[in-house]
Amino acid sequence: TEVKGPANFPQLQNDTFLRAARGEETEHVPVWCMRQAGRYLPEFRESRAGKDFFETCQTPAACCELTLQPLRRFPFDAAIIFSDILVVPQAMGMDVQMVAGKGPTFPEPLKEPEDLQRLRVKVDVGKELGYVFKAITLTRHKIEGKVPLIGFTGAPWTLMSYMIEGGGSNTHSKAKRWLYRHPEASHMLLRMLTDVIVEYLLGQVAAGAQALQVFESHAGILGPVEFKEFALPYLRDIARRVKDKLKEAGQDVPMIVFAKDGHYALEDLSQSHYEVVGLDWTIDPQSARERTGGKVSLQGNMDPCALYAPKERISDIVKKMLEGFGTRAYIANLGHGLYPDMDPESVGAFVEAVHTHSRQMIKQK
Ligand SMILES: Cc1c2[nH]c(c1CCC(=O)O)Cc1[nH]c(c(CCC(=O)O)c1C)Cc1[nH]c(c(CCC(=O)O)c1C)Cc1[nH]c(c(C)c1CCC(=O)O)C2
Repeated sequence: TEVKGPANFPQLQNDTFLRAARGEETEHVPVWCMRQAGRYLPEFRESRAGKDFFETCQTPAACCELTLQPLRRFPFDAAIIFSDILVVPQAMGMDVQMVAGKGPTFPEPLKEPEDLQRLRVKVDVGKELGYVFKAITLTRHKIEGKVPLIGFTGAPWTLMSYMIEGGGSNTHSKAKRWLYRHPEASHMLLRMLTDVIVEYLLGQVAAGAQALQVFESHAGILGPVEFKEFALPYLRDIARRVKDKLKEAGQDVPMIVFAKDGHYALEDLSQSHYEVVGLDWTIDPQSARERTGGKVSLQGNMDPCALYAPKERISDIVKKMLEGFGTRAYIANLGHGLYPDMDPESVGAFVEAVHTHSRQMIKQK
């Protein structure tokens, strides 16, 4: 079979997500869900059954199929490539396994600054992560222009915390110990990650990604002071460098920053060269608008657990959320990813409520 390259992609038919990211008028508020390709879908569980998680990530055809599955069920306005943030530490030379019932696990996490020597000095991103680029190119063709395809990465601090903790953690005390005890080694690691991430994101755009989301999932474990020193500068550096390079090539790809539980940093995040700031559910929509002063588009932020409510209730919650954010410069989403026990029908109700209510609100303007 013919393998198509990253050119001559099908014409985009639904650009509401991209227009909303740029703050332009739309006919309805665009909507997608974090983890929309996930275990809440029976067809996802069937495709993934008996297969190693990271092997699946390394198989472009499987990534493509998993990315497309939610689009067959729901009229989402964007797709996000199936992959994982932990492919970046793997590319830097670390072993990461997905252990059932436990989540991602590093058999040999970084313990002391000397361990940085175990990481590849110069990462050949095209070689180590070329499988992600192939998955993006294939998916962008197979999506047939229905909706834009989002690429993504973990942010430096979030990846650093995984590389030191070796997996999930409540306190993240091993990783935070580095910040307080080894600040210079911490900055060195964060810089190394930033360099790889910049190349990785540019590679994703070259492969066909039409927007980029940076996941700072562990922002909430830091306070404002530590965030300003160890997270924000790198988030800004990533956006600045990616945008400068894209500009040289005459390209313009909206970027989203999602700092989970980083409400204390909202003002700073809205002035960090990202077009869109993603929000978790702990921030009230109206105050998020006020605090970001119309500088950026906002994305979020319904509590994923609201999907456990009956359909009519979901519709009411969505309506309030839309009234809080307004319909302009807004992308509806959940405040974090979908959980495996969620009912696909509730996800459908969420998407429909966003489209129906927002169409009505926009017409009445
Ligand atoms: C922290 C993080 C990870 N991975 C990711 C983050 C950032 C977002 C967040 O804050 O949740 C990002 C991610 N991971 C996955 C996607 C795919 C795209 C999508 O959102 O649909 C995305 C965007 C697939 C996945 N990544 C994972 C799954 C589920 C496991 C599977 O399919 O076997 C999926 C669909 C595994 C994963 N990978 C990771 C965790 C914590 C887990 C869950 C482990 C568990 O619950 O057992 C690390």
